[in-house]
Amino acid sequence: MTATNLGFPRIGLKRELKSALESFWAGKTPESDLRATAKMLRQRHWALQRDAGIERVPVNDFSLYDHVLDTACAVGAIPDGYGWQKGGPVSLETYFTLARGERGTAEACAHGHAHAHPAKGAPALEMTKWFDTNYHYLVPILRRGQDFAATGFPAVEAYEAATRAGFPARPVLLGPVSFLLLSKMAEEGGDALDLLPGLLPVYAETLKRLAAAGARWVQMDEPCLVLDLSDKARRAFATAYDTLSGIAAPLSLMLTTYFGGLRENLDLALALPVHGLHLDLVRAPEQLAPALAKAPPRLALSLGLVNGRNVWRTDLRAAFALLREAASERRAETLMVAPSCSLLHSPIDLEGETALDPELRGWMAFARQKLEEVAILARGLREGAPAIEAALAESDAAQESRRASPRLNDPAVAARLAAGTPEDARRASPFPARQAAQRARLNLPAFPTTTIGSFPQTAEVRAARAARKRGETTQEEYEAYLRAQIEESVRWQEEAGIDMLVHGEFERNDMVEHFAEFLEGYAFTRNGWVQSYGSRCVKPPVIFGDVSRPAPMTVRWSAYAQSLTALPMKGMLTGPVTMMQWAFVRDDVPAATVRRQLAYALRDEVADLEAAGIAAVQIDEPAIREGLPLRAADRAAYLRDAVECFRIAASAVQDRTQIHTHMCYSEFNDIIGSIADMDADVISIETARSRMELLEAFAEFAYPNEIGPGVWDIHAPRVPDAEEMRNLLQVAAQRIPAERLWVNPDCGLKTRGWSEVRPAIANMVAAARSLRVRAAE
Ligand SMILES: Nc1nc2c(c(=O)[nH]1)N[C@@H](CNc1ccc(C(=O)N[C@@H](CCC(=O)N[C@@H](CCC(=O)N[C@@H](CCC(=O)O)C(=O)O)C(=O)O)C(=O)O)cc1)CN2
Ligand code: MET
Ligand SMILES: [Zn+2]
Repeated sequence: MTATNLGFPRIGLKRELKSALESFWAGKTPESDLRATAKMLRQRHWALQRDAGIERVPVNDFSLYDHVLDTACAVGAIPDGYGWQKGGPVSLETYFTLARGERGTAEACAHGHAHAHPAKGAPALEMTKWFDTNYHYLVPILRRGQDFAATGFPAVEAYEAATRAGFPARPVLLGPVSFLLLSKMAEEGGDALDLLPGLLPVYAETLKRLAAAGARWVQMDEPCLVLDLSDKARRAFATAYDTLSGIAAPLSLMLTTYFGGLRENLDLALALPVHGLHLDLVRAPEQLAPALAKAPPRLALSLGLVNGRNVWRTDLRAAFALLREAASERRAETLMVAPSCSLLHSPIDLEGETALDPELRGWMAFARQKLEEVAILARGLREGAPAIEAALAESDAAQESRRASPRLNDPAVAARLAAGTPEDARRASPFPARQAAQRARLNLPAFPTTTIGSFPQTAEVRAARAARKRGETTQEEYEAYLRAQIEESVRWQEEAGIDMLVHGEFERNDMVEHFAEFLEGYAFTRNGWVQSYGSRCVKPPVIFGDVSRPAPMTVRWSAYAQSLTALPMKGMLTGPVTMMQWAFVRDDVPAATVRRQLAYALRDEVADLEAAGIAAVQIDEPAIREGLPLRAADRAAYLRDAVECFRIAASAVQDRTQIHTHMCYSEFNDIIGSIADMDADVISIETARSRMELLEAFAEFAYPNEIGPGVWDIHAPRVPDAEEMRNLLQVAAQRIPAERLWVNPDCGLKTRGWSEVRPAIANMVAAARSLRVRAAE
């Protein structure tokens, strides 16, 4: 019976990795400093895990940018054009070029970090969401006939480093089948699974070296086992583990699944000749019984009993009951306790959260506390329940305090939801009538230009907010600064020739956290940073109770911005689906209830914006796709409810008020019907990098409302010229009737610098104008 962990956050309690990366990228510090910080963090985190009671710490879970990219580099899956010499090691330059694209001359971005403007050059690999999390991984690009060869053995190095430092360790590898399933083929119609035979020898060699170095267990992450699998994928699992399992005796493989239940893949997993299986018993507790009934007696079972995705304390008595159920049917030596998934998605330590209300704090656990819970459970099984009775009683008390707390429930919120009717989710008129009313009111040109909301969050803007937070400036001073920023941005937009303006979101720390700060039912952490991608982090707010909006949130800033101009000013909100998806959400009521509470809170904000004279309101829902259940069977119910919540937020307004929505990072092909059901008057989407590919889905579906396909890929530091954007718009116009097209970037501009935004927006307006001229001819 061992206490184990599947992975630890890399960024550091004070985001030390972020600082080290950004300083290295800016050319301010050498590679050796970055490596030293990485080493320090690894050592610190191993010690922290050991001190929490973890008996074998995970190694090779650390990454300088992303673990999927690390895997691609380790197996030599590197496309041409990134400066890698076949057979050689992968330089840091190649690695970061794959992650961030080729950099030319350094130039300051919004944060004041170096960025560059290569006119052309190797683009960054595509980034996409890691399952249903807000973490992004880099998508490896593989070719037909691709060969693989180890470029090094980072897992072996990490194992040796941990061993030298005195930490018993378990190396983590992203398993070969999930690696292939998460990759993309360069050629259309190619299937990455065909490359398995060439990939397995690299894994075999790695395992042999790990065994030689003394490793006894290797954690093989195969999260794709919780997805709907094709027969071919199922066969790939069989081939892979038939090949790998005996290769390096006495090495044992822990097949690790998470983010859901195995369901019909349980038999497949149990038939693989591995030595252990990790189950996510937080997302899928119901899989314990069948797993116990079917697992061969010698198979080790790793029970993921502590939630790696949320911040609530584990109900240790309930978890211990599950563990005892397992122990009653199996020998304790075959059992391990672990978090449900890697703790990558958890904040690091609750200890420093001294500003958090003590009652709320008593209900919570971050990575370090979660590992202590794992250790307690393991100890209970080893030494018997009395040995951990004090901890169980403390856990009971925390659970009871939370259950009984009057702060969770607001009768007015319950009453509001109960009084809701289907009418709440319906606009007064169908789209054509609304479109006519909006056109009459807004009087926009053809191909109207707009942006997605945020302008650069410069070092100066962040410093002004930080100074206010530390109490070094007054609220009046901070607001005067914001007003000046808004005024400057309005004047600039007018001069640039933008048709529908935004205020720029200068007052927002984050599009989710900012709104949460105005809403009841939320709490905030000081250091609860979670990696989103590379050096970028988010601090998800915690929804602990019923959500309501005591007062307007954005009306003052939007009305102020509108007062500066005769052009229409678009109000800017984050929608209910995204507000929930990007928060840590209470687990004592159904998620759908929380989402609906958010929908009504936002509905009131939309109505107040309309009353303040705002003619267009954008309700961002970039997380709608990410929240899609991993299994097709669960999707329809989610989509129905998510769409309804968006519509509740959007539908309180008159026909003449234009509702926009925005989505990025989205694949829509499988959910286009639901996107259409949202019935936003205008939707802006990310399409630049894929050269409008996404619009095919809209065209095929005959999507009826207005669309702004992004013409500027804002995730790269490159400034496209007017010609390029005009070409993209012409591609768009072949798929969508021109009179329904808007012109805008892919997403908000908060991560870009003004030196990129100014020329790119000028080019965008020029592209729109040139099409107007053509249309008029
Ligand atoms: N929640 C969320 N998820 C999202 C997105 C998003 O915008 N929000 N966008 C997509 C892409 N993901 C992204 C995630 C993070 C960032 C990002 O820029 N994050 C910032 C932090 C944003 C933030 O909370 N900023 C705060 C705190 C800033 C800060 O670091 N302050 C310093 C002090 C700064 C100073 O003195 O100058 C400190 O606290 O130490 C603020 O502006 O107020 C970062 O990593 O740098 C961008 C995109 C998908 N998921
Ligand atoms: C991740 S979607 C971002 C939308 C938001 N309105 C912005 O412009 O930043
Ligand atoms: Zn976006």
